[in-house]
Amino acid sequence: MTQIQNIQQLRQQVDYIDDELLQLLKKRGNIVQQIAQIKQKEKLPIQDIEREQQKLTKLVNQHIEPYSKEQIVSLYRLILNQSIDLQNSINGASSDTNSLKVYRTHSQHNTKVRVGDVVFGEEPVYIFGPCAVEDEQQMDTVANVMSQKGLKIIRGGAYKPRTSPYDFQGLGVRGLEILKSVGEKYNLATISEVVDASQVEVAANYLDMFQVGARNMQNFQLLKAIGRTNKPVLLKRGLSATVDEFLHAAEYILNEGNPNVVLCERGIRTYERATRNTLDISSVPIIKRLSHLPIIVDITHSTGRKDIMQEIAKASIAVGSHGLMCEVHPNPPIALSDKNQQLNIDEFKSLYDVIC
Ligand SMILES: O=C(O)C(=O)C[C@]1(C(=O)O)C=C[C@@H](O)C=C1
Repeated sequence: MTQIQNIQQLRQQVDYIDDELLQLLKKRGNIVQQIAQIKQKEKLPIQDIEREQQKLTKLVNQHIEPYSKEQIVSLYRLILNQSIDLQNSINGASSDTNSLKVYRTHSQHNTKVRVGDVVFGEEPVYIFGPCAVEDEQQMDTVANVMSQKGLKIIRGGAYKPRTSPYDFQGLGVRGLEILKSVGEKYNLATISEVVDASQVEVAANYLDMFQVGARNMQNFQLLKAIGRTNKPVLLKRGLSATVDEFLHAAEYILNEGNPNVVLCERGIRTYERATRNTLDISSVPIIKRLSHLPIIVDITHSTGRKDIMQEIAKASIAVGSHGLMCEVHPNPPIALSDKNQQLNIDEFKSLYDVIC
């Protein structure tokens, strides 16, 4: 027999074994699915780390030559991971990153999120309002001009995550009360940031939409708490978050059952100091390709500069943003936060006339 014939014979043996392995894997998969059904009924978690460790320890203690222990562990890790994906898929959950609920592959339709009279995901939605709620007069002035322009949603921070603990931290529930009352007076939906899971229940009574700020994009307890409500949420991209991390943060909310998520690109931290952050304008079309969720751009925080806001606003809409967020204050020089970047009323009006 020639060496080539020898290889052919050996390959026949390998093929035979592969067929057997495949049949055994199929059998294993069927049993694992039965386990998944019981776990679903009993509300048990799919992954059982203890069982996996026991199994791997037992396997590597067997006579496994010519394979090394490491090779067997990585082979079985693959089998166990596939097993978990299989169990997740029959239980409607997902650990496979190709089938995240935020992805287009999961939903054929573009998500639309209604908040009061506006719908994110259709015509651009414009969210204006001060950085922080400071008092009734300040909010009334801004809400009044906004409603004269026909706007339908106002922002205002009641809980302010500030870099320094000595800076204004927001009015808390009092701020939410003021926001709600101007919203009712001028028929504006309200959006404000929550910074901790414990605030969600109370804040829900005052707000039409939650905001999760950049610093809290990976506050997973907060994301889960909001996910357990049905209230719309604006999720801002973290200061140094990749697009993938941003979408995974949104997945936390969707995974708890709340589909009403709007994403917000607000610039990322780079070496560039000419702007407060670097607006990652490319993330808008990229995210629109990857995800069915609406996405808007925060033109205030991404630039931190009033002089380029009109151009940035136009550019954002041009790349397909579903809306803009921008801060307005009746008297920015005396604002308790973000005094350099909030528009005054005249600046707001000229921006509005250019973009809306
Ligand atoms: O034994 C279980 O509980 C299973 O779900 C099966 C299985 C496996 O494939 O062996 C899968 C996932 C678990 O993390 C542990 C083991």
